[in-house]
Amino acid sequence: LALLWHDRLLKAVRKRATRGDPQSVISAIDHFCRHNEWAMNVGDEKGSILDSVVSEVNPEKVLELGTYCGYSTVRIARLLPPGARLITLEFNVDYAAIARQVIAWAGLEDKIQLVEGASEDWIPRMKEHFGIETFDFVFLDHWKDRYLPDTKLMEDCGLLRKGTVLLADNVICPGVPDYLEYVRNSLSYKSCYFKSHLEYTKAEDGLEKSVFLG
Ligand SMILES: C[C@H](C[C@H]1O[C@@H](n2cnc3c(N)ncnc32)[C@H](O)[C@@H]1O)NC(=O)c1cc(-c2ccc(F)cc2)cc(O)c1O
Ligand SMILES: [Mg+2]
Repeated sequence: LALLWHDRLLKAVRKRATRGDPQSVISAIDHFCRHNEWAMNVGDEKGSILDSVVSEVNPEKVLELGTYCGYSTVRIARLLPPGARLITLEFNVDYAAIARQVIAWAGLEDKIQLVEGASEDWIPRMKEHFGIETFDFVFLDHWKDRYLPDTKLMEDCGLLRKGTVLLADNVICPGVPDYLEYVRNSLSYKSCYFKSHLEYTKAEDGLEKSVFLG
């Protein structure tokens, strides 16, 4: 059933969005999720906070944990300067297949590398497999109990540099208490909270922005 639903999402994108126009893909997904069927995309409200942080950082090297249908992948990639690269990890093959088509419709394939696999398996391989030394910006939006272990793993793999910005979705709903406690109390991070709402609802949620201090 989930696959059928995602096919309907893709049809809505193809019907409403203009190929090669990322903004129209974003609007089509938001319209579908608000008026047809809710989905766990970061959404338009938190999405505009994501946009402002990405624009401020203007990153060359981006990592996204949890692609899902590719909505935030497109939101981020559309703002990247020429030559910048986004690597996004998704371990659910069905979601990855949907995301590839959403990314293609937006015309952003050449900025995005979608890797099918688990973050814990791929984070240690970023250097040797992708030639990435450090990331400038990381968007955390995968299983909420993976935010903290994967952040520690990125530290241990030397993938964070002085000034790297981590932006975490869902810090209130579903919530990531252990991650929040860590980034807010660690001397290695400067953290701040952007209050918002759970995508397409009135429930509170928010994004936590944490700058790695090295
Ligand atoms: C976790 C999901 C997002 C995706 O992440 C992939 N994934 C996972 N762990 C890994 C990994 N370790 N490596 C690679 N990919 C990985 C998965 O397959 C999903 O496609 N996101 C959520 O569950 C999520 C849930 C809600 C939500 C809020 C209120 C409710 F009542 C119900 C749901 C809101 C959100 O905004 C979310 O983001
Ligand atoms: Mg999320």
